[in-house]
Amino acid sequence: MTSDTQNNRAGDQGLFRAYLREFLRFDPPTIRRAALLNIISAGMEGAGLLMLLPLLTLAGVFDTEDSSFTVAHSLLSSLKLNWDFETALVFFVTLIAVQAWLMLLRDRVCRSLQLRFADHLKQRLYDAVAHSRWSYLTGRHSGEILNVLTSEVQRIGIGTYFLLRLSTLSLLALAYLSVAFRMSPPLALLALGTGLLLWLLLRSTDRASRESGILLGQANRDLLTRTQDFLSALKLIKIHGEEASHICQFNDAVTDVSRRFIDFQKSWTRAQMAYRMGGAVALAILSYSALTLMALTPARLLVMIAIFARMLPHLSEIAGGRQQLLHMLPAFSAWQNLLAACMANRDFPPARDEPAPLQDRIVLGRVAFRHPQSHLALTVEHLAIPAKKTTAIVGVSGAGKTTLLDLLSGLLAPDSGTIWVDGVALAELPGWRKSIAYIPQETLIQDGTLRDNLLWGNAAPTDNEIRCALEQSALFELTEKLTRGLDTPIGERGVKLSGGEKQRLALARALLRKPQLLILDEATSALDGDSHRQVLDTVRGLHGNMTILIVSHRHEELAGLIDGSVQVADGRVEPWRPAPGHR
Ligand SMILES: Nc1ncnc2c1ncn2[C@@H]1O[C@H](COP(=O)(O)OP(=O)(O)OP(=O)(O)O)[C@@H](O)[C@H]1O
Repeated sequence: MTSDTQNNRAGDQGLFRAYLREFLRFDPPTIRRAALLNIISAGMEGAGLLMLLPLLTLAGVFDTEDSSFTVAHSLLSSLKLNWDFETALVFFVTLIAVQAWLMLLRDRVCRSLQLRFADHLKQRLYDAVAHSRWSYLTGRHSGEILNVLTSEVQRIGIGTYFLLRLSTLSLLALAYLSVAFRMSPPLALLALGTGLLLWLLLRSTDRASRESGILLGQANRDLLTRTQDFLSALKLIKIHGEEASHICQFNDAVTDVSRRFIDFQKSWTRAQMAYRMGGAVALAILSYSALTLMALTPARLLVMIAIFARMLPHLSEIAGGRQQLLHMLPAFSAWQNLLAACMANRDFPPARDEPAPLQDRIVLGRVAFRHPQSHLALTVEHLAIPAKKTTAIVGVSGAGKTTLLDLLSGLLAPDSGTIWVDGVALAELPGWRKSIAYIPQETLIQDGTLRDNLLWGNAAPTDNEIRCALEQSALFELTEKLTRGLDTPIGERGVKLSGGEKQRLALARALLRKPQLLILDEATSALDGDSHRQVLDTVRGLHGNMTILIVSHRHEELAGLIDGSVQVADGRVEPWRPAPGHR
């Protein structure tokens, strides 16, 4: 065995143990119930086989005093029934009906376990992603996260189905083997040895299963990231007439996923075929040995053949299930790695319900921050932003303005230095983000109605508050003109609204939060003169009610609106300066 193979096996075993731990911790009472149902149904299957002979004897098919059957005989006799052929048949049907009912219960419990476990993995990861640091999340493609949350977790769910199936099949095989041992220990040992030999021979498929699991994960990720990029750039793709090349790339990605899947199916069906063929040969050898070398009675031989004929398909299913588990382990590894990375990059504690007030000022002292792999380091020696004033953040493109805003909002944590809000360090202020409303250049509009968008992120505002926010953001007239008013659908990403309407909707939503700090990051850059002025008029109307930070390239239009400004140049942040005419 090469050291590579040994390492892979050790890796698989470690991964499998981690997966099993995760599964066993998930819902121990239901897992125990599934295990109990499994054990009882396997026990009944064994009992059914053990009673086959006495029943046939009682029915007059055989005449045997074989000691192996005395247990079953005495059990049947203790039922104090008048055993004839008809009673034997009724007994058999009842036994199978009870067993079928138990299997139904077991399958329901197992299916529900499988689905709920997959949901649990999704929810854990979603929670971890939601609480990860922004700086970490910006380094990952959302398609990659989506792939783990959907395809990979689905594959883990399928693997879990096979795990549960494997435990059922293993218990059944154990039940068959124990009956076989009772009939003929040497023959049972021979069967066990043949099964182990087959299993060892077919272990060579392990590597193929694992590798095809890895490749399928990569192909799925590629498909999802491409699809996401395509959908987000759809407008541009259509304007540039690039549909054909994107269709081609998509088709390649889809074909790649299918090919990976078919590759695994091929190796799986090949192994299944080898097992069945090996099983048939084993059955022939066993029957031959039983008849010639071990001189088994016809009664025993019949039971042994019945046992092996039922056990061999189970063995091939066990081997197939094992392959499916190996194929699934890379998906679990992807889930585990993403979860671990998110946990290692855990954000501040989640925001509490109460927003933090801002009455005096925000101060940054000796703050330094650098994005991973970025050439630019943001440095702030000392900056004090007064509360309830409107401040412009100015600087050329790439100077670091958005980075400064992200530090102020707590989205990014400084590498060194401290940010204080009214004298409290930001890291000690979990309610801070509840106090902020942020409007970026590319505002986020949800698919749904105007009302849905206004309510998004806001706890049940009153009709009066909604009307007030709409008036403040110059959107009230528009909603009055619409026949369905606030219940008008605005399409995915607000495609049925103009750019100006979208920004004003974002502004109204921001105002409903009643923020202490309102941040407008190039929120008006893409707007025409009128829309731009309307938004600025709203900001003017808010002056003195809250602290406002505004980044805009149209500095001249900010005159008369701002109380002061902060210059950012090449990552260096200058102190706050009052605007001409202000103190
Ligand atoms: N997530 C990120 N990862 C790595 N580098 C980043 C990231 N975000 C920004 N940067 C880098 O930091 C620098 C400052 O970016 P920032 O967005 O703060 O500039 P800006 O002044 O807001 O620019 P603009 O006016 O063009 O929006 C950029 O040069 C960019 O390369």
